[in-house]
Amino acid sequence: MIDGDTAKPTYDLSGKRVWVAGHRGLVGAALVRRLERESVELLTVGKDELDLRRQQNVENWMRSEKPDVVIMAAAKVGGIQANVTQPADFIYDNLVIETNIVHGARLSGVEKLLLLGSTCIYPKLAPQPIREEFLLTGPLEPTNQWYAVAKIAGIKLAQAYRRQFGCDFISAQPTNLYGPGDNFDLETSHVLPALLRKAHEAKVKGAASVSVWGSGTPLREFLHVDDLADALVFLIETYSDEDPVNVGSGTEITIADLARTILDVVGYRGELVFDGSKSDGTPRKLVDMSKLDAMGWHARIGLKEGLASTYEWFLTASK
Ligand SMILES: NC(=O)C1=CN([C@@H]2O[C@H](COP(=O)(O)OP(=O)(O)OC[C@H]3O[C@@H](n4cnc5c(N)ncnc54)[C@H](OP(=O)(O)O)[C@@H]3O)[C@@H](O)[C@H]2O)C=CC1
Ligand SMILES: C[C@H]1O[C@H](OP(=O)(O)OP(=O)(O)OC[C@H]2O[C@@H](n3cnc4c(=O)[nH]c(N)nc43)[C@H](O)[C@@H]2O)[C@@H](O)[C@@H](O)C1=O
Repeated sequence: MIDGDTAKPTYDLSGKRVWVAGHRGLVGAALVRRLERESVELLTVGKDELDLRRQQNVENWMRSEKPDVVIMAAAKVGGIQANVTQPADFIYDNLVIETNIVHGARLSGVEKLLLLGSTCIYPKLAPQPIREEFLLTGPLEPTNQWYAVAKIAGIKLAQAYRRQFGCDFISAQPTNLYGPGDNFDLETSHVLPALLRKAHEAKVKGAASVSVWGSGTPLREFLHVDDLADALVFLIETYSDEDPVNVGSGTEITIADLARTILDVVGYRGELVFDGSKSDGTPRKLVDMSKLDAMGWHARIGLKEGLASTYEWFLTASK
């Protein structure tokens, strides 16, 4: 949602060739939905046709398709358990994908590039709410350090190409996301889709309880992916600087309260059982939204409303 007193557009998207890398993912699909409202020419290519870890193929594709704008929503992504069990994939895939696209963008003359980081780039015990300048001021959360290091490298790549070559490359740091098209695999997903699915299956089977990993005390901030897509289009049109920009909803919730809200949305009346053998991860990560607030953008979709529509989507998709 954009205020009346908003930052003025400095980049006009009309008529531009916009490549959404990772268009089948949670964020990529939301960007495609959002960009369908703009007069742009959308470019997409699946992993089956172009593996973004292959440098020469990426450069060739970008030179031949000549995108004006690139939004980097392609990455190796997963919840806490996937990050712990696949550290090599998380650091390697993300470093290589970012390097190939950022370098390819310079070679093919891309006008504007938006790289997506994550709030896990910030120190595990950063003061809250987390301001953008807290980057690299303390140790990372161990469960996702591999992914965070790759994401920090991506931010630095964008900054370096801006400084050395004058490329208009920017980066945004989204908080924990959810929405239609999320990953509902219980081993690799984030907490919100995992608990929606667990609650739904417990309801269908008449099970007595749902398992919640960890203590339930960690705090997380959740943003609906359609809000994120709107913020990203806003940033492309209005922001041109090397400093990263946080994108959050401004509200946080404990995992235990999230689980209770989900049970309510799903209509399941069983118990929550906390599994202390699973890691809590970072205790709290609420981002400071002063920067985007001052530019006039705010999230619109409340958690309860977003959970209800995501559950509807899940029910339809799993038929
Ligand atoms: N989800 C979240 O909570 C958060 C996400 N982010 C960031 O947002 C961005 C998008 O994440 P999200 O949409 O959730 O992730 P998804 O896993 O839903 O989507 C990732 C996309 O990247 C594509 N992809 C992965 N590897 C390759 C590859 N080697 N070659 C080509 N395509 C590839 C996938 O293709 P395919 O579908 O074919 O596998 C998929 O379309 C990422 O940069 C992520 O770090 C940041 C903060 C939170
Ligand atoms: C977006 C962000 O996402 C990840 O960081 P995370 O926020 O720690 O991830 P998460 O969503 O998996 O867990 C959040 C909390 O929830 C608890 N939890 C309870 N029950 C389940 C459960 O059933 N599944 C999962 N996955 N978590 C559960 C879990 O134990 C933890 O305390 C990284 O990928 C990181 O790199 C990143 O960028």
